[in-house]
Amino acid sequence: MLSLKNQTAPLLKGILETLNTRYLSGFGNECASEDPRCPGSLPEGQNNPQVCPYNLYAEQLSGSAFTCPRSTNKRSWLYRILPSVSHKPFEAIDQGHVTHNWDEIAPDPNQLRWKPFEIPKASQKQVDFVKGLHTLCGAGDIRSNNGLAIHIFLCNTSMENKCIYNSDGDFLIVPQKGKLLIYTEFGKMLVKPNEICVIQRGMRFSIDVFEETRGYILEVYGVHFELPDLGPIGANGLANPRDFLIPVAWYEDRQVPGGYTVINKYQGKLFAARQYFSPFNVVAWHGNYTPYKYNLENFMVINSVAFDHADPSIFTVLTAKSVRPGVAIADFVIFPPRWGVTEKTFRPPYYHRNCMSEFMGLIKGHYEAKQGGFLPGGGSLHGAMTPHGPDADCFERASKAKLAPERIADGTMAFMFESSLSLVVTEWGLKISSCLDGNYYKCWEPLKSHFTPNSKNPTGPN
Ligand SMILES: O=C(O)Cc1cc(O)ccc1O
Ligand SMILES: [Fe+2]
Repeated sequence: MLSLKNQTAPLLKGILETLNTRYLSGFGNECASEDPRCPGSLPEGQNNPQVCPYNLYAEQLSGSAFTCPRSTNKRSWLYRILPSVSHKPFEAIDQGHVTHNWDEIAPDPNQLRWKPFEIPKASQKQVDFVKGLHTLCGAGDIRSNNGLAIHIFLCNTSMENKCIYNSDGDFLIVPQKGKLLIYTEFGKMLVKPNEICVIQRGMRFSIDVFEETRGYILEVYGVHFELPDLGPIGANGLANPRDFLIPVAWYEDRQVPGGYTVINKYQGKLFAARQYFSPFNVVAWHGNYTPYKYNLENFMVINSVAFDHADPSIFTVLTAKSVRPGVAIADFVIFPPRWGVTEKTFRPPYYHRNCMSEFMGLIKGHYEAKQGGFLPGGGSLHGAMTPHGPDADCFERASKAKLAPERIADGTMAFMFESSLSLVVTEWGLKISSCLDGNYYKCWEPLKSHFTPNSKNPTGPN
């Protein structure tokens, strides 16, 4: 007779396999990985043997021009059961709320804030990651590989015999509610809120979710994310390269007689093609062009320990550079828990007008410049030169606070997608989502003049 332990073993094994997903490490490393079921599946000493080990097909995935300098050259070799080209023709499908049309609606220079974006209830409508993609804002030109889009995903169902790849750019995915089990051609990644992952251009992936799930996506066209230079900081700090994790090779040799759907975002439009096998059929791979994930808790925070508020660029996790030195298509910046120790300083973010566009999201907790109104799963956008800063409460409190060392942002994680492009909001963002907070401007209305024309002495804390 089977013991209970034996009966539950396969189930438990499945769960454990999911939770114990293994990884390689190191940002941009040259990696090699074989599914342990097929030892020796990577060809030795060459990329294109006449016949590959285990009779696999060799396929190169190029993430940069062949001729890019070595420092930016990116490609991987995939050894797979069938090549990606085995599929029926692509046909256009319903776009839903995915767009790259930045002229849908007139520009709006106001400070914009959104309440938490609503996740559809699974009991009412089953929505997977692709159906749940909504473009909130963006700018630039998809065809000339210059620009970005910010999407919100709102879903409750796993992608069933369906994967997607993006011909237009890289996806930096920030789950906010619910974990993502991401199947990729390179292996599996489990990405929980407070972790992020990057699925680079062309990589096929499929997402399993376990509850009503929400998150943010920063898509950059034509460039890849890099670690920011550290300058005088030195060789270590901020996001350290070793903390970026890369999946290990994992394949399934699964026939899908009913059809497997490959979705492609191509020049901003969605297309679907049918094939009859799982695309996660890569037995081994090597290269430096891979998906990766990163736990935001590993960010080594650097900040002022004397006086004044440093610019938030000190919190840059990843940057997608433009061709102009120091100017990003988009930066991914976080506001992690840390100590505030500055003396004689107004510690919260300063009042600000910026030539860059600042989109902010909140993974958990609250944001230091706004106690209310900016909630986890919501967002805000301060466009080019749009004034913003601490709300009136925050200003009053911080101007009077005793400046003892204090924990800032404990248990919270806000982030910013900052772009040199002037971001445009979509019709979904301004109207259809109905999450726009029409009262945002009111958080600054109570700000009053403290001007004392006859006395230079500032009124300090009591
Ligand atoms: O809240 C913001 O607008 C983001 C931000 C934070 C900060 O610490 C300094 C400048 C800035 O734009
Ligand atoms: Fe700002």
